[in-house]
Amino acid sequence: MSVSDRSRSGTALAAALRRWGVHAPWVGLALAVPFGLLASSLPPAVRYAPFLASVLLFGFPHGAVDHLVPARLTGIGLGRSVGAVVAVYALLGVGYGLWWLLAPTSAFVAFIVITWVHWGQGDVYALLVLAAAEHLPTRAERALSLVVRGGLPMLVPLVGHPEAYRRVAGALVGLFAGDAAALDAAFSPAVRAGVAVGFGAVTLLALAAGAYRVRRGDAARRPWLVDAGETVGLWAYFLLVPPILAIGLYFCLWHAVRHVARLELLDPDARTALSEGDLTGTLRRFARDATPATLGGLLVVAGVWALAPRPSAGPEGLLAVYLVAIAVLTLPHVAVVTWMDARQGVW
Ligand SMILES: CC1=C(/C=C/C(C)=C/C=C/C(C)=C/C=C/C=C(C)/C=C/C=C(C)/C=C/C2=C(C)CCCC2(C)C)C(C)(C)CCC1
Ligand SMILES: [Fe+2]
Repeated sequence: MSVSDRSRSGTALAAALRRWGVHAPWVGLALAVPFGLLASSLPPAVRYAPFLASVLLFGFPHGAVDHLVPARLTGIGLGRSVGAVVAVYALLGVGYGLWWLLAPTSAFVAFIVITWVHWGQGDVYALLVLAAAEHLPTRAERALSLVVRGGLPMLVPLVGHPEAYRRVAGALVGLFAGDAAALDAAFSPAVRAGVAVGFGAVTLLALAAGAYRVRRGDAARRPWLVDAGETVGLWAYFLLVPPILAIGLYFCLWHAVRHVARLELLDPDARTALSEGDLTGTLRRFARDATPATLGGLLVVAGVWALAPRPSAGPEGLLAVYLVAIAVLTLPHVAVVTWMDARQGVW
């Protein structure tokens, strides 16, 4: 659904979108907080479980219908749609894969920046269409919101959990025999305090800009309250819950669920099913569409395992292989989503 269509969405559909795209992710993450507070005493199997589940549970499959997106958005034939997306994946995926092989430390930094932009753009769409926000009318306000929403999962864990962050960075870069020492400065107390203050100020600016729109009567209050509540809630969530657990759950239950909702809106049958309250039918359609490319994507994981000079077993090593494979898939996935944003009038 494009941004300009949102007011025309039927009420049953709008309610289903709010329930599954806005409220359900909230509930999922909130339930995790008590476990998160215990996480340092929980066995690693529990901390790593969400990433393991993400292979099947929304996370990995959320990108696996990208090849159908051009067909569904523009009506071009399936063959052209698949061909174009496979070409984008081959070009950007192979290019970025080579970057990891040759210069893993800067490739890691790029991964953080790409994820920042991508998870930010996902939430801007969700705010505009799923939560029907009216307080982000201009491109500048949407860009500010992107910076805040994407920065929450990428910057707040650095403030709250520098050691876990550093270990994950070291594991990813170490797969390619790279040296993560160049990143040491980022974990120093001074830099982390600067990030906390700087990003805190940007967060407040974004919330204040929205509040100003609401006060002037230009925008509805409720969606702004949802935005503010999510922003403050995610700050607390990423400060409290250790990052591997926190990001694993956020990936499956927040980013991926919202993107799947966005994709299902492009499929008229899934839209009808959703407005009739048939969530199982909607999910069954998604699973059918996503299965082939999910299996193809798993070959990319195997490829990273085979090509990385130093893959190591154990949960941290396996997570590193999985994350590098996800990184390689993410760049072309971002290209597809950025094209969707352009077609759907997000910017
Ligand atoms: C369509 C297609 C396909 C498929 C695809 C896919 C399957 C996709 C997917 C995609 C995806 C699946 C995406 C994802 C994304 C994700 C992300 C983007 C993530 C990120 C993360 C991060 C970055 C994190 C980190 C961390 C941690 C974990 C802890 C500590 C802290 C830190 C922050 C470091 C193929 C190739 C077959 C072919 C062509 C077409
Ligand atoms: Fe995504």
